[in-house]
Amino acid sequence: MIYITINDLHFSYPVGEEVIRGITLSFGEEPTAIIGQNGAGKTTFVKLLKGLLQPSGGEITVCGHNTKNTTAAELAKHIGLVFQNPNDQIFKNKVLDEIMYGPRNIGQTEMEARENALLALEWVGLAEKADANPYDLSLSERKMVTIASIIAMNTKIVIFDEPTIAQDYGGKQKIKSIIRRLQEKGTLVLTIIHDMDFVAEAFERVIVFQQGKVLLDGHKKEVYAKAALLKQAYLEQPHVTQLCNELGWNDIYLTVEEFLSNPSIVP
Ligand SMILES: Nc1ncnc2c1ncn2[C@@H]1O[C@H](COP(=O)(O)OP(=O)(O)OP(=O)(O)O)[C@@H](O)[C@H]1O
Repeated sequence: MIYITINDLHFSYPVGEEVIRGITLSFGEEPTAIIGQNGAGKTTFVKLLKGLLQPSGGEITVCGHNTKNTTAAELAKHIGLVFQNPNDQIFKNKVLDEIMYGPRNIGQTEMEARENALLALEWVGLAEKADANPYDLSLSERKMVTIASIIAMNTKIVIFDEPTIAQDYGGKQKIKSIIRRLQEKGTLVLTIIHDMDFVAEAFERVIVFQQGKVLLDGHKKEVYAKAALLKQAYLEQPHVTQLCNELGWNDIYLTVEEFLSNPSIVP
């Protein structure tokens, strides 16, 4: 099933050069990471998907809706965005109210919204904090609150902007399992991210943006094999892959688990 189609997308801010310069892509259910150096156009791209910006040229269709003829409020029923900084997203003074706000806004009844919010709180491991003030929580927990508020909306598409920032190992593992659960539910998960190790562990498809264009697009194994092109885009391979290169291995290994599966490694 295809959730998003993008045809020859162009975008310019009122001042400055074109930022998105002819992108054609489609997205099914495969968890997908969008990577690229600062200023490559990633945030602008997801704002276009969310209908927060309108294309200067080309078309975007999200769950059958052309973003040109659809309000951002209508698109919010299909596509949720977890902001990079939770402080930009949170505005209620009680966790449960914060998480119920999005679901209520897209038409869920009070009861549905409460049920979905409580379930989402369990997903993110904050079931005990429903009555807390979000600003009494740690930054990492506040990020989980913002993730829960998008999960509770039950949209077909969830976009994360830098989900692993301010997360320790435990937080990253939790986010990984949330991504997996969303995928199992048939949700398309897209992320903008600079953490290559996390991409290697949690995503399947990787798209590399460079100066508003798609430089690479494919399975993570294919994309991370292209060391020279990644370097050209000022990106690194995952650390394990770099180590394998240094060891002179020919195969591409992306994660510690894959590394340890190599028969030449004796634990
Ligand atoms: N509101 C704006 N007005 C004008 N130019 C902008 C605006 N927002 C972003 N830009 C410019 O658009 C280009 C792409 O920015 P964008 O934030 O989409 O890139 P990015 O890949 O998300 O970068 P980062 O990894 O730093 O978040 C940059 O040159 C940026 O300076």
